[in-house]
Amino acid sequence: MTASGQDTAAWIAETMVYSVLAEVVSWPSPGLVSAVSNGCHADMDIYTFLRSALRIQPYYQEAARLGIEQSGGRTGREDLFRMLQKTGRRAEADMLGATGGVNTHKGTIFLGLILCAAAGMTSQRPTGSAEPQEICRLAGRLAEYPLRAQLADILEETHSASTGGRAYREWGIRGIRGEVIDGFPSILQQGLPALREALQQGADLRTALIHCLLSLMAVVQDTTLLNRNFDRTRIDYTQASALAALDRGSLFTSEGRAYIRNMEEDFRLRSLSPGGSADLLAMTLALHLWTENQGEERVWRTIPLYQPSFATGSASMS
Ligand SMILES: CC(C)(COP(=O)(O)OP(=O)(O)OC[C@H]1O[C@@H](n2cnc3c(N)ncnc32)[C@H](O[C@H]2O[C@H](COP(=O)(O)OP(=O)(O)OP(=O)(O)O)[C@@H](O)[C@H]2O)[C@@H]1O)[C@@H](O)C(=O)NCCC(=O)NCCS
Ligand SMILES: Nc1ncnc2[nH]cnc12
Repeated sequence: MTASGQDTAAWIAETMVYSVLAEVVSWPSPGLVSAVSNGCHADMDIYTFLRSALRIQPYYQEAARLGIEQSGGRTGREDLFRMLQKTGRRAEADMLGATGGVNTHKGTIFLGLILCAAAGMTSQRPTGSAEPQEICRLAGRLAEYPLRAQLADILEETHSASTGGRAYREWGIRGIRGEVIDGFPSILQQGLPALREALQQGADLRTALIHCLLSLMAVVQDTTLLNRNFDRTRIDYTQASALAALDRGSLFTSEGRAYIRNMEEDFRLRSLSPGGSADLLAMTLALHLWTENQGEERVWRTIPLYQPSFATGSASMS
């Protein structure tokens, strides 16, 4: 691989880990771990996530490198997915080693590896640029057939080792696999527009990320919510709560902020942790950073410096 290819793989991975870290530090995030709360989790805190995120960076770089090599015709798509699965299993084992056996980023690993590979594939195009839609479409095509086969296998099982597998067999809820097979509709139709609109209106990054999280929670079929109580109304309740927060102005109005504060306590008491939406928030930010400034000379190596609102003196959104 050329030096520029190695640089690009490193930048793709660095952006993904920055996005995974930005997700977990952001607050208020009902039910989730953040820099100021453990949400409804007794077995992990912000430091667990920091260790885990840094441990998986090399695997994101490996995935981006594999994508770059595939774009050069040296690997078939089916071979690429199989290699990514092996990378993912190694990353999961390393994550569990870093966290003492706690599942912090299983979904983040799965989604991040596929998207880093797709970003690598598009980065080698002559134009050097790609839209989020193109990266997500490629990622979906890369994983579609193996994931459809996994879902078919799950239907044949008498019992499923995972919550997501059980949700699919009992209710047809496809969870993380459906999100990938369909080309990340929650990100493209909800998360990314919400993030970019908030940033364009001058919101600081933390505010824009939480607004994006709520926009994702309102639509995502998040099977993480079923881990502690296999009751599908927990998904409906989470979606309705997020929608109500958005209807009250999200973080941009005092009513919306008060509602979100109540959500934090409510989700803690109900043990509702929307970990899947948190994963998709990190993926949304990575896609935004990989593809913003389209049309200008792409600078793959610079993460834009977001000025916190207090630094620029700009009033918070009213
Ligand atoms: C394809 C797999 C990843 C599927 O995994 P599996 O079948 O084992 O489990 P699922 O229950 O289907 O979901 C796995 C995680 O995916 C996240 N998730 C769930 N729904 C969605 C969704 N609609 N969109 C996106 N992501 C979704 C979620 O992960 C996050 O939550 C976890 C932390 O929350 P928490 O409540 O703490 O969970 P626990 O600790 O388990 O519960 P408690 O102990 O606290 O009560 C964390 O993982 C977040 O990331 C789901 O948990 C898998 O089969 C696979 O193939 N993996 C390896 C292969 C791989 O990585 N390949 C690379 C690319 S091919
Ligand atoms: N901030 C977070 N809290 C709990 N689970 C998560 N999974 C991914 N991000 C998370």
